[in-house]
Amino acid sequence: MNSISQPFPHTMPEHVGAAFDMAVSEAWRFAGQTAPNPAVGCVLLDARGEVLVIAAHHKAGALHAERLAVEQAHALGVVERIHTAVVTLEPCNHTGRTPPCTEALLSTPVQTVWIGCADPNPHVPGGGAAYLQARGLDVRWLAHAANGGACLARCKALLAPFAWRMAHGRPWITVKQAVNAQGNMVPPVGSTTFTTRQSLEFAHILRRVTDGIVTGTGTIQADLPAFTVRHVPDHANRRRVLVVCGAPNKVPAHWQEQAQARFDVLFCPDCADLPAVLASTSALWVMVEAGPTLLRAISAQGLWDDWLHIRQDAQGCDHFSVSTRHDISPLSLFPQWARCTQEQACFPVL
Ligand SMILES: NC(=O)C1=CN([C@@H]2O[C@H](COP(=O)(O)OP(=O)(O)OC[C@H]3O[C@@H](n4cnc5c(N)ncnc54)[C@H](OP(=O)(O)O)[C@@H]3O)[C@@H](O)[C@H]2O)C=CC1
Ligand SMILES: Nc1c(N[C@@H]2O[C@H](COP(=O)(O)O)[C@@H](O)[C@H]2O)[nH]c(=O)[nH]c1=O
Repeated sequence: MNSISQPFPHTMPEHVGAAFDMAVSEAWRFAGQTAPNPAVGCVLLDARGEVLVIAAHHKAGALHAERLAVEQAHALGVVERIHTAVVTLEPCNHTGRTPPCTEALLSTPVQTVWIGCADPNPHVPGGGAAYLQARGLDVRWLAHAANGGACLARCKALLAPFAWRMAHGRPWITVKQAVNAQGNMVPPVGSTTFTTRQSLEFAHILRRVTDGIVTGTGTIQADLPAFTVRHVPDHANRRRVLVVCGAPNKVPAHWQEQAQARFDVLFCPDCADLPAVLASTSALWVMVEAGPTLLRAISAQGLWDDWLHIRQDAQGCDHFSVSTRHDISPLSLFPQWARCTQEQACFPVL
């Protein structure tokens, strides 16, 4: 990042900030579908700051956000008006499953490129920003903008699961734990849930944006859970990972057969091996839906990145709070969290 020379600090125009927000929101729609690639968004603007195209990377093997944006600009007949590109991640400068995004941008009259985060992937050459600057483009990093902090935080939150996987070799782990007014996690007999409809929808949104689920044999024996995304729209035709902590022989064969139709089911007899088992998958972000026994072990071993608590009060109202071990969390992209204090009831939406 530092190889780029530019005035420091500079100011980000308001319309660029708005474009970053659009790019993050568009990319976030595809979270849960892009692994092993990160979710990335791109917005193209004209010289007056008018939005021409909003695009995102949809899934691995599909066009990267910048290339899709340029294709859409062609389809809309607005290519000649492109002046500024706003991208949440440094444009790639290599040929992988698709050709370099730097070349896609250079095929247009774009003059300025605003970049959120540097590419944390150590396996690709990088250098996209320097390449564009060497070809005469005005390349600007959010990190160098005096007023870019909030936008940069959103870009980092979007990238967090991928960046974590690149740095630590395992997916980002979000634990979801619902507790009733008596401090009990176990639902009433005959039910698998006790939280409100809104909490249920949020749980399913979390299933949608993550790449897989971690559970324990105790939960499977008690609930025979489906772990599917219901109540909210799901991504079409994707296979997720389902890691079962515990002994394979404790899992009923009929449940396993049904689960294997939808998930890549992996067993992890001792959750201490969870990082290695998760590393063997392509997941960027997984959620833990397990009972008190496994959650105790996961907590004791620090095998989590953020922990979502849903606490139901005696009146049946659910209260959300999040503990995060890092300075950034993908959960911060749910718009309501920003206004949510520890003990305030709030309902995150996608
Ligand atoms: N309120 C909520 O948010 C949720 C509630 N639940 C509820 O929880 C209940 C089930 O909870 P529970 O019986 O505790 O089962 P768990 O889901 O916590 O699974 C426990 C199992 O995890 C396995 N395990 C793997 N590694 C470890 C380790 N290092 N330490 C301890 N266990 C390990 C063991 O399997 P093995 O014995 O095979 O070796 C253990 O029996 C159900 O009633 C379910 O409805 C479930 C999910 C969410
Ligand atoms: N009890 C409980 C939860 N429990 C989780 O949901 C699973 C059931 O999933 P499914 O079969 O797909 O409906 C169950 O086994 C457990 O993992 N979740 C919550 O948000 N709130 C709750 O009160």
